[in-house]
Amino acid sequence: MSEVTAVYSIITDSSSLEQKAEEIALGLTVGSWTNLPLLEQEQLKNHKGRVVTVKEVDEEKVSGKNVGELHIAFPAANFSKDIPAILTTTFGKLSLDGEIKLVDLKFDQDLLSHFPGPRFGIAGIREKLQVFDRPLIMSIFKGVIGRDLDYLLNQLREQALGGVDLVKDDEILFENPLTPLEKRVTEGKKVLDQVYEETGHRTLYAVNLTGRTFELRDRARKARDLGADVLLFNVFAYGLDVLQSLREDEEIALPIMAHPAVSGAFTSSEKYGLSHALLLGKLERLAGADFSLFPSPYGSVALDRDKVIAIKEELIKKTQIKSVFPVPSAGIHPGLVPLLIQDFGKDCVINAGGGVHGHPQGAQGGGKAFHQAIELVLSGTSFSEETAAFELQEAVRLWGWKDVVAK
Ligand SMILES: CSCCC(=O)C(=O)COP(=O)(O)O
Ligand SMILES: [Mg+2]
Repeated sequence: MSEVTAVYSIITDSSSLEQKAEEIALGLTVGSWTNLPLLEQEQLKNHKGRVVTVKEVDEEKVSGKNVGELHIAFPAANFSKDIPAILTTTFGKLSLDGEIKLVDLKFDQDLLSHFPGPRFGIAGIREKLQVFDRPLIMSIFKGVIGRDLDYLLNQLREQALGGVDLVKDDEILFENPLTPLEKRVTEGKKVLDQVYEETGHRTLYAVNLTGRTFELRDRARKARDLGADVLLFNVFAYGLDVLQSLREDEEIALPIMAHPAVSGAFTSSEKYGLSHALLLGKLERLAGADFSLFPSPYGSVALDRDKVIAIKEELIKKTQIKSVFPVPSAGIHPGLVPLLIQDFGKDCVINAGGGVHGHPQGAQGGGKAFHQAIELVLSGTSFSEETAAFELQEAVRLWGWKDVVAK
């Protein structure tokens, strides 16, 4: 019998964790059990939640409360095979019921087969870019709100000339009369083709797909028809199932880059919400993101390193579903490359806005400095004035260089 197993961390007034777990297992499935006549028990047994394990996490109870980790299995017979149904079953009403956090959802093979995963994944994106042996570099448009198309296109050209592999819209750029999506895609493509002719370097552009939910499909199809490379998507402002629908649409069929905007509202508490690894890792992967952005442990919006590593593991671990590019982001500059490569290896996208545009030689210098930093680190060379090229030296003068500390 197929089932999903939910893992919760809980702090409860209940005197018994076992009893609390049983209440959850029944409350979110058949309601009651021991008082049911045997005939009804027989009829409902395939729908009853099952307590798998109960672990007391903290021997010293927090101010008289019980602290634990509960594993509860929910029969797949109870829900349709989609993320909204699974989340509502395992954590619907329960998410409102005190100090409880959904840490993980364990899917069996049968359930997994209902989810598409990324259309391209790491291998497919590398194939598109023909870059196989290093982390990808992405930069972000900055300060383009209220600016006209020429301003945006000039910024795109500067970023591409710096040699970045991808440029993405900022997530806060929505439909607007100055730089509408159609113009960004068509005119942006001309700029990137021109840079390719001049330099031989191909840069892809991730355009922000925005608007009302029911408009997204047509807008995404139009973006594809106009030649868009990648869609940026604010998944958590819409919902994971919207991401999945975009991923599954054969007339869109573009790589999707999932932005973490709004996700902090669901993940940041230690006691409530969902874990980072589940939301930004496992569920984004199942729903079909090709790239997952999240804060790195090192930049301006930092996340604990163990949480970041847990997200990464969910995105890249070997399963029947394609792997997703981890994109550590926010306040990234070239001097952080040693730490990012230590944490992520080659299979990541190093993503920077201010760390590209703020370079003394502008976005071109910023892109080049990232390339030089990656080359230096992958060749095992230490940073010094002798080993680093000019743009990297300039970046390091401004932002510093963080060497990996031997453990
Ligand atoms: C929290 S991940 C978001 C990355 C992003 O969209 C961004 O604008 C980062 O910009 P920065 O100048 O901090 O590189
Ligand atoms: Mg941004």
